[in-house]
Amino acid sequence: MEIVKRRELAKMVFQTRIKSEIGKLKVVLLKRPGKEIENITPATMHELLFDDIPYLSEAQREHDKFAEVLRQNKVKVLYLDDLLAETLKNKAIKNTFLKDLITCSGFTRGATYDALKDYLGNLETQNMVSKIMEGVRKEVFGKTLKNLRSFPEIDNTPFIMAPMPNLYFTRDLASIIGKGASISSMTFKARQRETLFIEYILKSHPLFSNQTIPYWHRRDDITKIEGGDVLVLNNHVVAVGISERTSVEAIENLASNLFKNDSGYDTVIAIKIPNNHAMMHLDTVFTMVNYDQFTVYPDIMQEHRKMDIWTLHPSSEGIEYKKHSDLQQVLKDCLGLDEIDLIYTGKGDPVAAMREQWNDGSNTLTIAPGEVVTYNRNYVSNELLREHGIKVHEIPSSELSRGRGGPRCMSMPLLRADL
Ligand SMILES: NC(=O)NCCC[C@H](N)C(=O)O
Repeated sequence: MEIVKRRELAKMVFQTRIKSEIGKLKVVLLKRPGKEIENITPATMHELLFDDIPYLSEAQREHDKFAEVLRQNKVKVLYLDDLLAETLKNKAIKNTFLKDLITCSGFTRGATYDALKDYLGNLETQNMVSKIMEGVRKEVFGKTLKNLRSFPEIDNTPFIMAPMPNLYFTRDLASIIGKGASISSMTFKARQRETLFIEYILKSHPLFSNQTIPYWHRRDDITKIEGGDVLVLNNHVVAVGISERTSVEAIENLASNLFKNDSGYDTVIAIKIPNNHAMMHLDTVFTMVNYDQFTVYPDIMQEHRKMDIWTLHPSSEGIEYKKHSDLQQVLKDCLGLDEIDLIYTGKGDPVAAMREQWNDGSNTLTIAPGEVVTYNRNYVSNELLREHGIKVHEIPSSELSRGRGGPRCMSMPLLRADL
């Protein structure tokens, strides 16, 4: 794993800046799968939002290949756990962080709170970060911790603090929009603590030094929004999924924050998608791969390729809403283009489409206009992307895909070249 050297970091201080989904990717945030993956059990996998248990060493090999492909394409790869550990080197910040984390884990005070604070606070910082991510077992406290939860009749799970196996899907923690950020308010308990990490990094890591404008902050708004639902199409248009994880109220609140904060964003396209685990975010069924080209999973469309879509614009009364049903037409109008090329997952074969969407065949990470990273297992959709002129870098995917996310989900772009 690459450790970013301090001196190198100092030279790199930049303002986060994402003005499209496709501009040349310069800096990205990843999380290499760690021991947290091995702390998924058959009993907990569904509440932890997994459908299977990945084989860790193979998942790491695949993830390292992903990072290598990015580096070969001149992308600076940063790691979430390294940045968090660097942020927490400051003792006061570490102390506040631990209070927040333990509270978010459900312990507001008392013996368990004290024991966790003491145990984690006494670990070396990088080790503490790993322990927090992988979960803390009850056994580390032996018989010293007296609380009701220690009785097996109340709770027979081995963990006092649950693991966070979804961390390798860094996309969902926040979305950089223009020069600002939307720090997600996650729907499921399994993922709610993850956003604390990015909150602390953006606020206090020397690389970012609190420069990122908060268009959304997990502490200020309880409506639900996740990064996988947010697509920054250009310097004034954002698409957001109405999904299992992002509510219409959150979309309205985000739109009004963008419109009133001089963000440059004047259009939000709200796209309704089905509510199920394989399609939990907009980017599992729709991604932008070039100025005028998008991947789409055909089953999100109704008869005659109709969909439920709304555009939101600022108006003197607040927000103006318009209802639409034709995705292609909405994209043409909002992006000012004459043609839009929709590239359908599975190349017209309904079985290949379902199979490949399940393994994130629609979920591409665009690293430059017309150039994407995808999972190798989705060979039908990859072939179609190539037929449409897209340059495709394939990465191995037998274990990573078991978490139900692909290359876009596994990456949080922090800096892209403007178009
Ligand atoms: N953007 C994404 O679609 N991320 C994939 C998240 C998968 C994870 N197991 C979850 O259910 O949250």
